[in-house]
Amino acid sequence: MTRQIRLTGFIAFSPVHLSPGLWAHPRSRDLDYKDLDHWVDLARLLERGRFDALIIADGIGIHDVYGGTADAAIRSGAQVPKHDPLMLVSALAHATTHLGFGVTASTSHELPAVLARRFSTLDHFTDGRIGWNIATGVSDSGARAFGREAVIGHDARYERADEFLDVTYKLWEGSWQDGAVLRDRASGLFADPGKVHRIRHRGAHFDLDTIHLAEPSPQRTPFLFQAGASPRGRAFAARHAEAVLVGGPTRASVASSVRDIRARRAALGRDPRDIAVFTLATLIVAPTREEARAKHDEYRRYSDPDGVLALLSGWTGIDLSRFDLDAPLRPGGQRDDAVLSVIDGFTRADPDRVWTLREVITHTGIGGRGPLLVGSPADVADEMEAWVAEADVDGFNLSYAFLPETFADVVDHLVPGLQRRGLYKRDYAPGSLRAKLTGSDRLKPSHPGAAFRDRARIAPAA
Ligand SMILES: Cc1cc2nc3c(=O)[nH]c(=O)nc-3n(C[C@H](O)[C@H](O)[C@H](O)COP(=O)(O)O)c2cc1C
Repeated sequence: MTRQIRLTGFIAFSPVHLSPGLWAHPRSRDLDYKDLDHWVDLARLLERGRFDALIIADGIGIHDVYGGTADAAIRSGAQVPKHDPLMLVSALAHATTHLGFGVTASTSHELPAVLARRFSTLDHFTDGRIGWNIATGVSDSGARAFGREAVIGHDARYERADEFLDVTYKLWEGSWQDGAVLRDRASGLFADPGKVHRIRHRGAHFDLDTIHLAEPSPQRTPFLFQAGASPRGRAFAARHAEAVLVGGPTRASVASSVRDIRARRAALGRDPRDIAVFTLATLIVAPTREEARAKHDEYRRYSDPDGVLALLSGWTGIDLSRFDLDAPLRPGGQRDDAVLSVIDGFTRADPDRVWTLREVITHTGIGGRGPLLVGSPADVADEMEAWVAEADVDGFNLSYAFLPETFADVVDHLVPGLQRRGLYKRDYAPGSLRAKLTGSDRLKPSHPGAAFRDRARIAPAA
């Protein structure tokens, strides 16, 4: 059978996600971000387009590296304001039947028992359609919101994340045995205390002695998304993730990340294909190539370079206001190593080309670091097929110029063409988000979280 392409929509609960300035376009509804109806309409649109999930980015902190202040971010609305994404889900679940939700939450600022209960609650309300996009970071500005001077070190963050995940697996998978909940009106027994177990955990980062407060939900552990890019991040993804979000400008650069993630999965003795990889992309599709190009030209006029620089500086931790926009970003130029890492993705992906910061701004200003595929439905479908073949991805995590037009164009113009090619589902598979993506509501036995169904693993003898 032809390999099916999967789609997720990638948004932020903010007037801007990855396309600063585009909210000013007259057709944009991004300024309605505070209105539930705006998000309900979007969720229904994505469901009509058979998207697997809506992924909601998040992070505590504002982008305040550019020019040493948050002014550029605040002026352009670049991911500030940013509201709480978990709050969106129950309303959107109520308005849809199949769409999954991947909500970002960071292991560096959450507490496992509190987070586990919130996700279990939403797994009930969504009937098993909740996913967790596991972030490990907070920015320095976010760390200061918690009374810390700076973000905890990179590898230490992942050590904390590994322990965080083990604790949440204990709560989700081990605390309530199957069959613990009786709801027996005749005997008046709600649950069997012999089948509800305390989690006793003593670790480097967390100490707990508690039961999981929420009743077991359809998936128990939410479907796990992750986006680690460093070697440590990919090791974490290979162990925990059921779907990985990657991003890069060219097929070659993404192909090498995907190869590495699948190889790490195989090295753990697990099937390298049972991890779904979604690559970031922005699609500008119109009935004809000319119309699509005209849209792209029109969109570009709204892009706000200061907002883009605020995002790029925030992500890299480097104040890009110090650099000449038109000087070449190449080894041997006047750049320091740190700056080279900003455009590492670009130079590695396209080693024969000399990039300037201005070109990086143009490239990332609409939809972020993924490719921008512009054209007729047939053009874009051809490109997507080439990406799947060359980069070995399972699907695309779609960014947007502005809401809802970019997604409406995909749903109305591209999806029918993909379906005619046999590359895209006409209907959802039944069941939970995990059942749709892996065939089973529960974590596979080979997943490390499944081991915590064993009682000896959740409350070791003192
Ligand atoms: C497509 C994509 C989406 C991401 N979304 C978020 C997010 O919403 N919140 C966040 O804090 N980090 C997000 N990240 C950053 C990753 O979680 C991760 O920190 C980053 O890729 C760097 O990798 P490393 O942590 O292994 O160094 C995202 C990364 C990618 C590629």
